[in-house]
Amino acid sequence: MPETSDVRGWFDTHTHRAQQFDAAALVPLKGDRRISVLIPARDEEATVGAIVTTLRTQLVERVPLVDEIIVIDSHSTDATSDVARAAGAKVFHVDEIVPEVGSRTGKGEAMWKALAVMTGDIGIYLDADVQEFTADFVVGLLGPLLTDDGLVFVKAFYDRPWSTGAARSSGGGRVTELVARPLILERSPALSGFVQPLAGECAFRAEALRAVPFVSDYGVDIGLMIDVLRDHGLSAMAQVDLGLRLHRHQDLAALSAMTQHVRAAFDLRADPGGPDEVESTATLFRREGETMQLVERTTTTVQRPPMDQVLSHRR
Ligand SMILES: O=c1ccn([C@@H]2O[C@H](COP(=O)(O)OP(=O)(O)O)[C@@H](O)[C@H]2O)c(=O)[nH]1
Ligand SMILES: O=C(O)[C@@H](COP(=O)(O)O)O[C@H]1O[C@H](CO)[C@@H](O)[C@H](O)[C@H]1O
Repeated sequence: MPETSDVRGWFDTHTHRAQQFDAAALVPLKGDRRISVLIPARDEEATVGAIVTTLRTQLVERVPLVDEIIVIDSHSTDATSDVARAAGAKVFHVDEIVPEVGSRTGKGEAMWKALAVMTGDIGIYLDADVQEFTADFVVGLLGPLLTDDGLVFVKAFYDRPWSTGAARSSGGGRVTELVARPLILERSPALSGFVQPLAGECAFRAEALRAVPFVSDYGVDIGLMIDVLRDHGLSAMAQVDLGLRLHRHQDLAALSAMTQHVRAAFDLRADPGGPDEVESTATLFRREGETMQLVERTTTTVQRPPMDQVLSHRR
């Protein structure tokens, strides 16, 4: 188990603030590298358009920091694709990317398939449900990666109040606080300095993430952290304070399933040579009419192989 001082040392030297960085000042640091923003989106018609418009106007047109904005439609049932395309994003449906490997549901699947269509050397994942999105999310994530060649992965963190308005108490990030962070202390303590280990926003060097498996659902975020730590070490990872994030909060049933995926990701990624799927069963209670029913929910969490293996088979 790493010494707390090791984590403390990492925290003190590898924690940044978005305000440290300026979009225009980062452009010359790109060199000949291309930067792709990748947004997995399922039923996000209400928010994805504003996010893409902000990115396009501020970080493509006004300051040429971002080279492409890609939205991966993850089996949306609303107008996510049309809204994203109208705002200026390249839109791909998850089923149309590397169709030879089939298609699964889930956030991790959308993020994994984005690696097959991005043309950038550097990628940034963003969630599509963030309200009050600003370009600082991307500038802050890119800052450490463009100013320190020793980094391969930068994770976001922020205050996650439960609601907007004056009473912006904390309260968001329930799976993070109640499940992920205790599991990290128990099973991957080197990661215990990350404030938001499940944050959907991160920046990365493309070759680093094309070399690791992707857990296909909500376990993807912690799964990537575990693999990047193993492949590159903590010193190649950093985090950046983006200030405040307001987003849609899921109901407890959805969070309960998310918890099973996050727990399964630790099992899947703890043993790189192990199985590619883990099944977990939870007992739930559901009121049906006048009576309470006891039901069991079995969740199967699977992982996809490194994308560079899939792409090499195409050559
Ligand atoms: O099957 C899915 C589930 C989620 N998402 C996207 O992944 C991001 C984070 O998901 P969600 O908001 O559900 O997670 P939360 O932030 O509520 O934990 C959002 O952009 C979702 O649209 C996705 O692409 N496919
Ligand atoms: O942090 C969490 O507990 C969950 C749910 O957040 P809320 O309790 O709904 O604010 O959200 C995070 O985890 C998900 C699973 O990894 C990610 O997909 C989300 O992007 C991240 O916000």
